[in-house]
Amino acid sequence: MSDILKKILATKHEEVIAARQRQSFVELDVDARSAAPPLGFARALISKSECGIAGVIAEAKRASPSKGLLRESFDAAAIARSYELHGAACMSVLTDRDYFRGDAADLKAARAACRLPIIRKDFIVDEWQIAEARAWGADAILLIVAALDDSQLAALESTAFDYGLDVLVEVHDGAELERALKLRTPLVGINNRNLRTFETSLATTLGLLAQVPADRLVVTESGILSAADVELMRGAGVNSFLVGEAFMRAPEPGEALARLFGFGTASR
Ligand SMILES: O=P(O)(O)OC[C@@H](O)[C@@H](O)c1c[nH]c2ccccc12
Repeated sequence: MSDILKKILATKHEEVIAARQRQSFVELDVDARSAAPPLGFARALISKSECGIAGVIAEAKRASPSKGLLRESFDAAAIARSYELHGAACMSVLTDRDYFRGDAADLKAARAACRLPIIRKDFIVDEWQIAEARAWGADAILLIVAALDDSQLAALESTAFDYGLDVLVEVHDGAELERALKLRTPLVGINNRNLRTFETSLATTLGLLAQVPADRLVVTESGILSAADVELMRGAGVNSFLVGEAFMRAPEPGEALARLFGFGTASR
């Protein structure tokens, strides 16, 4: 596996080792358990879907390994307010530094600026990062099936639930989806981007949909750029979306969201 994912995961293990030298787990755990109670991330998406409204997880990301810099002036608090004003269901904040130029401070600033449930978007390999997410005010975490074995997935999901966090489990193919369905979380993200090659195709979501049981909520992730993309997904019965680039390249990210999803004042 000589690819970018492997490289990122190696960095994550180093980050956790370094963080454990700066603070004790007992201390971090106290911070995590004394943070303001989590907001319902899954609930926010499910209730939109039940009303037949698109549930949008609007992402704040400065840069990515595949696209480089996406946004020059980046103010996580302003982006959070803009997303909330224009009808996002939830927010996603990249906290990875080395590959996405994210920061814990971005998540904290977004948390202070809006009432949207927030997911810590990072490459989780250790319970440490889950406790951190909660201590910083996150409401959910991402677990990437390609990055973890079955026992790690189950253990990290349990840790997240123990902190009151929701879990979005991310897959890219049928074998990963089968493994994801062994978890308890109702939120299944289908990433249209292959994390190893960066190739993006909306056919990924469409091809896996039939394999997802009715009690799970599919979130289509990555590469949603046009109203036609949204229509394609909604026509196939997908009501939940994770979108970054299309909003980050716009001067006013929330306005781009409202435009892409056809939100007027009535659907807010
Ligand atoms: O910017 P896009 O193409 O709209 O994609 C957003 C999101 O799906 C993408 O950032 C993402 C999906 N899974 C990830 C895992 C790690 C980092 C980033 C991601």
